[in-house]
Formats: sequence, structure tokens, C-alpha cells
Amino acid sequence: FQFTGYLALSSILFYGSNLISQGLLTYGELSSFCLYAVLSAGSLSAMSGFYLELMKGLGASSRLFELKDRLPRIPLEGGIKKGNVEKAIRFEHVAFGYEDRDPLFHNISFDVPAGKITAVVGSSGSGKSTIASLLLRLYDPTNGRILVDDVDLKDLDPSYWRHHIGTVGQEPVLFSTTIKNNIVYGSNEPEKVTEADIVSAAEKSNADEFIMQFPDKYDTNVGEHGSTLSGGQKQRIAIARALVNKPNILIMDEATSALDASSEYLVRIALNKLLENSHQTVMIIAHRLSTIKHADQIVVVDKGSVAEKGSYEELIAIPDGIFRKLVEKQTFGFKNEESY
Ligand SMILES: Nc1ncnc2c1ncn2[C@@H]1O[C@H](COP(=O)(O)OP(=O)(O)OP(=O)(O)O)[C@@H](O)[C@H]1O
Repeated sequence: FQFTGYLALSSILFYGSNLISQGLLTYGELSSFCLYAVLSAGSLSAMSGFYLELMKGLGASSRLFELKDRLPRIPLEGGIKKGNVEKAIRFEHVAFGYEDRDPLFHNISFDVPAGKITAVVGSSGSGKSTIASLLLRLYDPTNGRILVDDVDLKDLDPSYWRHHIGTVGQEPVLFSTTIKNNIVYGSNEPEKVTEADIVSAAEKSNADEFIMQFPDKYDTNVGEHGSTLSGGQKQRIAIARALVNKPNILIMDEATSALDASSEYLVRIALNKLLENSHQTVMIIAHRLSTIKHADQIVVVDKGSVAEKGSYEELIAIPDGIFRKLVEKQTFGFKNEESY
């Protein structure tokens, strides 16, 4: 493009000087023409860039509008909004399968007692995360029901229900904004969250200490997807985000599985500290079985149903138990893989 520009300019100068020598053009007219030619060329080249950006914008916005027009399978609102949801949750003969897939569960039944810690374990793909999705009512069971304080989850207002739940996923999603905003994002009423609420949530999740070491403290920008933080730091901010709402129910989906050993240790300390002082109903979807020794109840999911239920000590004592084999596999590595 630059070469063509130079070529055009030299042609203009050549023909322009010919016209000047014939008295058909003045020097002033030639220099004005050159100046305008350069300015117009610059504007035209900028327009091609603008056109590209415009096309990109149109493509992105059409995808956004498509997303906006999509209707959720489960409506966001409508149904019972009842007092404080704080009693037990019950999975009653729940059957479920994803669309176009074989059925995943044929009979899942267990209680999640209020104010206690329930851990759900099982081999990879057994459906642990799906249990959390069903509890969040992202899907409805094909059979059976989930009861919350003796009310069918299908009859509760979904948004109202979800406001009672704090979730910490396997891979936390952080936004390119400050730590403070990322924590407040978890609140149902962001305008009511005070500085003290933010700090208290960060202290509970063991995040306050590393946040205070940053020059901008809670105003530090975490970058795109939290790129300026380590995995463990992101996870602890995600835990603070789940806590800022003071939820009655906390779901932690394998909060430590995506971390290396030292980050996992820090997150585990945060979780243990949190659980020790917790009066919430907690469901941990766990892979690292060492994290759930203190759980009040462990539910082992296998082949579409609940295979075992009990405390860590009770389950580990079953000689050929599934839980025992899972623990052995994690403790002694892959030597015992064939046994499960
Ligand atoms: N949205 C989905 N659509 C279709 N199938 C899905 C979907 N989510 C999960 N599955 C399938 O359901 C099964 C159970 O998945 P799920 O994530 O619940 O298992 P998991 O026990 O949590 O596994 P892991 O421990 O490996 O995370 C898997 O076979 C998975 O491929």
C-alpha cells in the first residue's frame, strides 16, 4: 500500500511539473493537490480498517442477540417464594439423563441435612457435577423429585431458590475488573454490600492476606479471566464471591481439582476454616478424598444410584467398599486401579 502511495505521488509530481511548465497549473495548486491527496488516501485507508471493525462488531452483536433471544428450558421466575430456605434437601428416587445420551441416574436417593456437610464422591463421569446441576435446577429430573423443606424444587421460584445458594466451581470465572467487583458480583443486592462485607468474605476464604500485599489491594485489576492471579488465588476469590451473599446453602464442585499441590493446600486450608465455622448446609462434590474427612456424611454415587452412604470412618471400614477402593486408589496411585 505504501509503495502504491509513493508511486501515485511521484506520478502526480511528474505530471504536475509538466502542467506547471505549460503554465496550466501554479505551484500553490500543485502543493494543495498533493496535500489533499495524502489526506484523502489516509482517510480511505482508515476507512478500510473501520469497515473490518464494523463487520467484526456486527458478527459479535448478532451472536449476542441470538443469545438474548434464547429461552431457558427452565423459566427464570415463577413459583413459590417461601421464607428462609434452611431445612433439609432430599433427593427422592431421582432419575435423569442428558438429551441424546443414555440415562445417567436411575435411582438417586439421599438427604442433605440442614447445617451439615455432605460430600458426594464417585469415579469420574459418575454424575457428581450433575447432582449439583440438578440441585441448582439447571435441569429437571426425568423421574422422582428433589424436595427442599418438603417442597418440590419444581414448585419453587428458580431465581429465589438460586439466591439462597453459593457455588464454587472447578474453574472460577473472574472478570477483567477489580478484586472488589469480582467479589461483589456474587451478591444478589450489590448496592447493599459494604467494604466490611467484602473484607469479611475474603478473610473467611483466606484471600485477604494475599490481596493486602498488592499495591492496590482490593482495587487491583485481575486482568482478563483473572490472568494476573495464580490458580489458588482465583479459587479463593471465587470462594469469597460465594460467601459475600451469606448463602444458606453452599455447593463446592471439586474446588481443588484444577490446582497444583501447594495451591491446593492453601485452598484446602481456606475450605477447612470455612467449614469449621459454618452453620450452612454444604454440599461438596469431591475428587480429592482427603478434603472430606470432616464431612458429616459421604454419599457414593456409582452406576446411576447411591451405592454407599455414611461417615468417612464407616465407609472406609467396608472391606470391599467402593469408597475404600477410591481412597486406596488415591493413596497408593494407579497400582490399585484395576481393583475399581
Ligand atoms: N451438559 C451435558 N450434556 C450432555 N452430557 C453431559 C453434560 N454434562 C455432563 N455430561 C455427561 O454426563 C456424565 C456425568 O458428567 P458429570 O460431569 O456429572 O460427572 P462427574 O462425576 O462430575 O465427572 P468428573 O469427576 O470427571 O468431573 C458424563 O458422561 C458427561 O459426559
